[in-house]
Amino acid sequence: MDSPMILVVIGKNEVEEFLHYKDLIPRLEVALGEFSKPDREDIQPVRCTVPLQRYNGFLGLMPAYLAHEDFLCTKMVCFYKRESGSNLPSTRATVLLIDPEYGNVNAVMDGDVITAKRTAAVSAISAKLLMPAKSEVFTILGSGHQALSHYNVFTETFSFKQVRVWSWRRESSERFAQAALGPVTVCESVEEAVNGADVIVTATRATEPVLFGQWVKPGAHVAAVGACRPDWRELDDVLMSKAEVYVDSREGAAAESGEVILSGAKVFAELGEVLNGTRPAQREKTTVFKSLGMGIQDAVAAKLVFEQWKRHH
Ligand SMILES: NC(=O)C1=CN([C@@H]2O[C@H](COP(=O)(O)OP(=O)(O)OC[C@H]3O[C@@H](n4cnc5c(N)ncnc54)[C@H](O)[C@@H]3O)[C@@H](O)[C@H]2O)C=CC1
Ligand SMILES: O=C([O-])C1=[NH+]CCC1
Repeated sequence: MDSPMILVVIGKNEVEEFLHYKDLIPRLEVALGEFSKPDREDIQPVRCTVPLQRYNGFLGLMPAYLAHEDFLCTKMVCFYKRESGSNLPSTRATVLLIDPEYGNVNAVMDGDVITAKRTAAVSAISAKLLMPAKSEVFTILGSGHQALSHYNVFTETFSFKQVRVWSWRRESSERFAQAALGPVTVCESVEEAVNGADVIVTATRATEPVLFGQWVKPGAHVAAVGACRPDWRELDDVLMSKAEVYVDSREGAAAESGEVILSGAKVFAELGEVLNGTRPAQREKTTVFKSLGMGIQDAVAAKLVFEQWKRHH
């Protein structure tokens, strides 16, 4: 017997319309906190990856079950090691909502907007907890999808005096600055872009370090979003050794973060532990938040989208 729901398809525009940072951020904070409790009930295995050698990429499977809310879904995300100048997408994602009792799929949802927004929202949570008290200069490395979602949520949530961007190609940085809702300074080099910056987001496709610790101001906060394989990295050993390292999931970082694995850096805390008050936010120190992405983050976002979709149909 099937569940009473019919299968719905929710495209990119609707996900965009229904997913707002003001709703997403508080729910992600709750979910991250729940995830970091020793007796957690939500279930999320470490991402299972299927190598796509011919295309230099991976299919990542990211199931999650939010036990309290009885909400089950899985994201399927392909991500690739592209040539720096390639116009092909770095990631492509779809989310399936599954009836936990009957086992059938209730909805198929665009996962690109969910991935862009939930990743940026979690970085904003890290900044809220860890950036210096008076943060004036915000730098983004990269000018792609994640760079834009990070720009949007960071400028919506905080007030910076200056926003800077650096990207592999100057034309992309210029396009990014033109598309942004406020003034953005385009920088010629990473060193120039991060000089004196209080908050730095790295959202590039780099697989070798692009951000070097010697350039980072003591006390700055870095949210490192790219480099999601054990042999990929955006940050060098100097930065990883001088910073206090926070992650979304310790288990995920130990399995997938090149920055953590190759530098041998110790993880100080999960963001959820800071939210729960079981580990401190060392705001006065240089901090790195290493983001890898979690199925529960996708589940929180997908649930919000589905709730809104049902209200509108
Ligand atoms: N932590 C997380 O939860 C997530 C991480 N990601 C990762 O974030 C990164 C960015 O993703 P998108 O913005 O969607 O990609 P995108 O393709 O839209 O943008 C990538 C940016 O990196 C730049 N770039 C390319 N090669 C580079 C190199 N060698 N050095 C420096 N910059 C380079 C490009 O010019 C572009 O500005 C990717 O590594 C992706 O896998 C994506 C989704 C979620
Ligand atoms: O969480 C996510 O969706 C991803 N992390 C790395 C690439 C895609």
